[in-house]
Amino acid sequence: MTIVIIGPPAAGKTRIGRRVAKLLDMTFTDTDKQIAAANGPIPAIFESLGEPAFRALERAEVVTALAGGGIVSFGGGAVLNEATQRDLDGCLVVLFTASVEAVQKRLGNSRRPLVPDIESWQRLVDARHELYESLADFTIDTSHRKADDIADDVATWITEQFDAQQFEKQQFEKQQFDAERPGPKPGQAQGRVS
Ligand SMILES: Nc1ncnc2c1ncn2[C@@H]1O[C@H](COP(=O)(O)OP(=O)(O)O)[C@@H](O)[C@H]1O
Ligand SMILES: O=C(O)C1=C[C@@H](OP(=O)(O)O)[C@@H](O)[C@H](O)C1
Ligand SMILES: [Mg+2]
Repeated sequence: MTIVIIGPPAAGKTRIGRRVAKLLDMTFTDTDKQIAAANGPIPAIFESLGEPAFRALERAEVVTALAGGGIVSFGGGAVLNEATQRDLDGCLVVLFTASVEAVQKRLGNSRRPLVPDIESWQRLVDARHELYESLADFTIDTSHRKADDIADDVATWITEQFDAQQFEKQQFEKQQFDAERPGPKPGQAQGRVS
């Protein structure tokens, strides 16, 4: 099962996602890091090729990352792609949110092409929050707690989902086994016929 972390820029997807993967001993892929490794820094891609070209590169990295499994952190806009939205049906999706106050402190000197200031971050969140929420299986607010504590909570939730899946699988296999076994079925009367 692939776990995908979505949410707005500076919500902590990259930093906390990496930590979650370490806690669970799973692989970690950040789609932005993959794009940058192959094509150079993201601001330069936006500048030289434009956003549509960046989104095409991003879609290709999403497909590769989802096929690889483990913990996958998306860039904030990756879920705008409709094929990606459909792909998330088969994944566990964790949404990271953050307050405008928390993000204001985090943005600092970091360069994000679509987020030159906090007002543009707020506009982006206003436009996307319904989409983010519609895709999420679990949502966590990263505004007020340490990254490591948030990672612990996310790892616990993922472990619970795995355990629940395992239990369902075992129940299903037991039902199959009972259905195929000759003789009285479980719950069926076993009285002697004279
Ligand atoms: N819970 C947190 N508390 C404080 N700072 C955080 C927290 N999570 C992330 N950060 C910081 O916020 C910035 C953005 O985090 P990042 O993981 O790059 O976010 P995203 O991938 O969602 O854009 C980084 O400087 C990161 O260290
Ligand atoms: O929200 C977006 O559209 C973007 C978010 C960025 O990633 P983070 O969400 O990791 O900052 C990066 O992919 C690019 O600048 C576009
Ligand atoms: Mg990131």
